[in-house]
Amino acid sequence: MAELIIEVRNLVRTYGKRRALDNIDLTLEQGTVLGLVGQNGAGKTTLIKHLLGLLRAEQGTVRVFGKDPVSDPPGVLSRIGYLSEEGDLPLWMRVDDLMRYSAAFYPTWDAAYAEKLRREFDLSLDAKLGQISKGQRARAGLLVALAFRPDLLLLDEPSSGLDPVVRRDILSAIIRTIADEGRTVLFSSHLLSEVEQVSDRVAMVREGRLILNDDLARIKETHQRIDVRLREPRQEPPTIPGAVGWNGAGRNWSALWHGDPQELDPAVALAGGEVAGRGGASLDDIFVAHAGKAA
Ligand SMILES: Nc1ncnc2c1ncn2[C@@H]1O[C@H](COP(=O)(O)OP(=O)(O)OP(=O)(O)O)[C@@H](O)[C@H]1O
Repeated sequence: MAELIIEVRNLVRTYGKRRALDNIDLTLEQGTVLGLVGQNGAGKTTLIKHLLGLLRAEQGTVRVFGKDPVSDPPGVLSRIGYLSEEGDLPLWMRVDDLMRYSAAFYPTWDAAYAEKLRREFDLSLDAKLGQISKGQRARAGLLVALAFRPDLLLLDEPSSGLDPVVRRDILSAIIRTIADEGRTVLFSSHLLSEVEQVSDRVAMVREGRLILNDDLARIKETHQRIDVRLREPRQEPPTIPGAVGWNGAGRNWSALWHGDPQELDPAVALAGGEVAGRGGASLDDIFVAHAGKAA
């Protein structure tokens, strides 16, 4: 079995009366890309802060590379490339200062790779971080997170400051390359089409709880858009376990269905109908269905 890079067990975090993280169990194997998705305030950043040792677990345990990030920061942080949502870079530095400064921190800094990224990201050496655009700053932050070739890359909403071209062409390529090299990536995002393109696994968080955590392929296999034709017309949608988000009227209804594909036909037959059509669901559909259901 591949090494567990991240191992979070029963993690709880409260702010006042609110549970920002509610019994989170999450593991991530080496070489995997995990997309962490959830609405604003779902708890994504709070989880990432625990992985970085910036927050101590109130309950439960957090291990990264088998170590506790709070008690062993050097053992953990020296191997993590991190891009924060805020992109907190020293704004008074120029790009070349930032590269020299970061190189001094990391023994594994790859100067040739850093320079390649700088060109790809179209960053001038003499540009001042405080004077470039938000997107350019996000690229500079990404350069620093990548250039020492970390074993684990943590990206908190990496797309928020990046324009669509950089996102699609560069970020996706980088993430895939990193995983192909056997390194591990966890990135949070609310852009589900992007998560769908690059992730091996997807974890959905809603109000501090993990509502879905599985291989992307398995998620796609166990969620389908279905059209149902009933023998008798109905004013209310039929009751079929696992089906949510019903639309339709009379004899024709459609929904998103979650379950073992083999159980669909018998379940629809039991509800007095047949499956008239089925198709793949997008991660967006799946997220809305789960978030809505949980609400
Ligand atoms: N320092 C804090 N004090 C009080 N509440 C906090 C603090 N940090 C986070 N929270 C609350 O915890 C919950 C989770 O926040 P978190 O930032 O982890 O969400 P998120 O999923 O990263 O959201 P976003 O996509 O908006 O960044 C929210 O309700 C937030 O208001």
